[in-house]
Amino acid sequence: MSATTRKPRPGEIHGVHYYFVDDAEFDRMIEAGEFLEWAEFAGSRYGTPRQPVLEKLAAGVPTLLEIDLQGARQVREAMPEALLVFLAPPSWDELVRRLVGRGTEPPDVIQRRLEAAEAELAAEKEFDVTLVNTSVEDVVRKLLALMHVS
Ligand SMILES: Nc1nc2c(ncn2[C@@H]2O[C@H](COP(=O)(O)OP(=O)(O)O)[C@@H](O)[C@H]2O)c(=O)[nH]1
Ligand SMILES: Nc1ncnc2c1ncn2[C@@H]1O[C@H](COP(=O)(O)OP(=O)(O)O)[C@@H](O)[C@H]1O
Repeated sequence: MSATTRKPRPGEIHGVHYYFVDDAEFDRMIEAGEFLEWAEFAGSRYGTPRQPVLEKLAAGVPTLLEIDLQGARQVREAMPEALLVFLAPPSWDELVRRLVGRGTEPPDVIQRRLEAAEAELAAEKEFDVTLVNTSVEDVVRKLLALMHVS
């Protein structure tokens, strides 16, 4: 599970959806070398704690990180054997519709997320595989197949 400095959305729970931390705690985790990777995305910081990932991999457990482009680049450096999967929207209009439709971000954050999405779409070719996010069930099935979990 990732740590983030983003504020929880309604219904999001500390320790379930994210470890919601403040800037000082995130700084401490960076200093202590606790992150496998971390990045700033649309005004908040997000990072993957290293230890739980290493423990899972050592135990042979298929391990999925849901991270942004900057994080994917760091993982590629640190773990060249990782499979990088690009989760693409069915279309630009559908991406905008979903993000705006969620109704959880103010306009300035929506703007920053759309700019990030544009940059990420331009980097799709860096990834090993692309999955188009049509239906959740469909994309989850394909993702589990890539992870050799059925
Ligand atoms: N590098 C990195 N990116 C992350 C991490 N956790 C989440 N993200 C990415 O940060 C972005 C925003 O995540 P979030 O605020 O939860 O928004 P949501 O994915 O739209 O619900 C998405 O692109 C996530 O994939 C992490 O631990 N590291
Ligand atoms: N396959 C899908 N079908 C319909 N809505 C989706 C699908 N995937 C994501 N969404 C919705 O789109 C919005 C943004 O999706 P999310 O995965 O959080 O995007 P991102 O991580 O790029 O910000 C959310 O409200 C989410 O529920």
